[in-house]
Amino acid sequence: MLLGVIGDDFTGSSDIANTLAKAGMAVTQYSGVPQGAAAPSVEAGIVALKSRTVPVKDAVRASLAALDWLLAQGCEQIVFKYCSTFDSTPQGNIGPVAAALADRLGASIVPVVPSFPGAGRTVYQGHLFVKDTLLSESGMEAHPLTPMTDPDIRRWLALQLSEPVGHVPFDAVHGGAESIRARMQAEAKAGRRMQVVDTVCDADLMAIGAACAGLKLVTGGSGIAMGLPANFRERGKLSGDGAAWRGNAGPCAILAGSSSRQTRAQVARHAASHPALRIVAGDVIEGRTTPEDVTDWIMRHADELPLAYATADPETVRAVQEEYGRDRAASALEALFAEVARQIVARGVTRLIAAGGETSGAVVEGLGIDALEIGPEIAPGAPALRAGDLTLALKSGNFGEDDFFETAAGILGTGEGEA
Ligand SMILES: Nc1ncnc2c1ncn2[C@@H]1O[C@H](COP(=O)(O)OP(=O)(O)OP(=O)(O)O)[C@@H](O)[C@H]1O
Ligand SMILES: O=C(O)[C@@H](O)C(=O)CO
Repeated sequence: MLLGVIGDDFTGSSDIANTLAKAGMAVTQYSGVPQGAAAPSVEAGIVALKSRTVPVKDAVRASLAALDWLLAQGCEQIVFKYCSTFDSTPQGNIGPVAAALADRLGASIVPVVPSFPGAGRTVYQGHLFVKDTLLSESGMEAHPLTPMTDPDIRRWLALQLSEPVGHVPFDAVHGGAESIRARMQAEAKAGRRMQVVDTVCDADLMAIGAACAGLKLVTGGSGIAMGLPANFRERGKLSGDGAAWRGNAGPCAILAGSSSRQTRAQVARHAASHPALRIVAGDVIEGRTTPEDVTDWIMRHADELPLAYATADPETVRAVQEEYGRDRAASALEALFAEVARQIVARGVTRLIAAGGETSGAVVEGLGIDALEIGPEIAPGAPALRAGDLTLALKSGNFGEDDFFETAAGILGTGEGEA
């Protein structure tokens, strides 16, 4: 294994797996830290954690355990993958995890590159934009778990750290790999190893990737992975073998636990022409809606692409959180989706689509999936996946076009992405 990735959630991990697979690496995504050794053919291994919103010390502990495993597999470079909208709170977890990894690796330069221009996320003058709006006006300011109320990533990251945060500004990035490298070294010399890097387009990511050759630790969204495989290819280290991937016939179901803006649009679109079951959070918490209820409903509609969703508007989510507490609401919904996933797969569902990072993490854990093969891309950041006899799509809350669910169901069935 050449490149090791530590992903802070499941959909984010399949996002970067997709980028690395597209760039020609042999990629496997693991659910948590594997017990044994990786297959020798794996060039990029992704350890998908569920560490984005757990307490800081748990996130650090899990990330260091992932690091130890990846280093034991021979990884030369580590990527810490977090969300392209930098999902975190003022306490963490991005800063403390990055600092712990950097300490363990002895990294003196730690690029911080959340940008993912393909999904509309760019960073300019240290500020993160989602398309043409600042992060803090993009809808992310109302995120149920990690409301992003400040678009200045330098300032947000500094709240999470007890060390200064540096910046590699756009003029340095525009100058290409050498100029980026020079600025990174200057920042490090000034005592700033954590360095937010401006990035407005994919060409910037390729230059940043080249500048990161040989660095022990790189952090960011999946965009940072675009330029990294070339460093290994140049040294003749990649096999170039693409993995074969096939789709599944059989019933397909959709579980949406995300209330992000794009998932809301996808749920509305899908529900207009397919069976859709609205799951009310309070009913789940108080035991009025059980996994068996949802499973029975899905299986009754198994041939019609049924959707079961907890997706709600921000006011509804806020009211539920005020009444029951944020964590109680989240864990009740996640436990429900995990159990429903287990039951519907046991009853014959062969294609499963999950919307939301936490939700997908719960689903994968509920199904006891250890490793995922990466298939064709469904949408930027969302590949088709296979685990044993099941094909899956795990979608980040804000990813995918409005018709994502139908598109995903098609690709999970045929095994072929769009040309
Ligand atoms: N109707 C609701 N009431 C209360 N909480 C909700 C409701 N719908 C979703 N949530 C909570 O919001 C959180 C959404 O997390 P999840 O990661 O699945 O989606 P997301 O944040 O939109 O996706 P991503 O992390 O990929 O951006 C979950 O913890 C879920 O339990
Ligand atoms: O980086 C992204 O935007 C996604 O992979 C993700 O992690 C969203 O939760």
